Amino acid sequence: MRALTDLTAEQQEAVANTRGIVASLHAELPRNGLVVWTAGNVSQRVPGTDLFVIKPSGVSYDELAPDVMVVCELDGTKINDGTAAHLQPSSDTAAHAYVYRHMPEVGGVVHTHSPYATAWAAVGEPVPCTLTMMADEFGGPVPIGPFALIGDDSIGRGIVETLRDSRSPAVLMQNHGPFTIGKDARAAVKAAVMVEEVARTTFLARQLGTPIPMDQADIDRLYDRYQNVYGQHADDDEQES
Ligand SMILES: O=C(CO)[C@@H](O)[C@H](O)COP(=O)(O)O
Repeated sequence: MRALTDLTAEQQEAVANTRGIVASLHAELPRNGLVVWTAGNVSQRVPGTDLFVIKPSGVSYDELAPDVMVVCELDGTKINDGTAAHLQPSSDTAAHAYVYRHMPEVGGVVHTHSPYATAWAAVGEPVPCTLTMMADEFGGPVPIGPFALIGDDSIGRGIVETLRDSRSPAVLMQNHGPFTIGKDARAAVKAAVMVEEVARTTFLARQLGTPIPMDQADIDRLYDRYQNVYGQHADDDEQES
């Protein structure tokens, strides 16, 4: 089994930084009302290595400090990372690992059971794109992934098959709940917050009437603006100086 001490000093520093990031992002899940008890997880690749960091399974969010974050190989096995031997990685580790192995552009993965997104997963219906915020963030509907049992590659396969050719960073795994991806864990947490928000507002709209479909050309324009123009761009400063 590989050990943390087998890594270079630079790689060990990257592991320590990633553990800090992943630990603090877990606090965003209860803070944003996305999880109850211990039901959700965040992971991130460790830059400059073929490892990722994920929370230990079934541990209270209050106890998720950097030093209990588990370090895993891309096949999902825990390395000798300095944590207690009994500290098992999240039960969704195989799904996260599968995504990292098959989507090299993905640097962070999140899973929650946030209530509105999970309700759409329970009925197996994609969230239709009827809000500008959805066009911005998801570039279309939030898709449904196949039903898959926890414990092997099935969930990961379903996530990858659904998201590989989609603009959406979120998939609602049927009868289970949302999994989100991003360039890093922060982006995947943002997608988890956003998917719950649009699942909730679309549900509310359905109580008032029939949400109005949007033209694909408008969805495309909104998506392009949000992805490429919205917000701050550090690169602009570099070009000006
Ligand atoms: O969906 C499931 C179990 O069905 C999991 O997401 C758990 O709810 C959280 O598990 P750990 O990450 O604590 O193992």
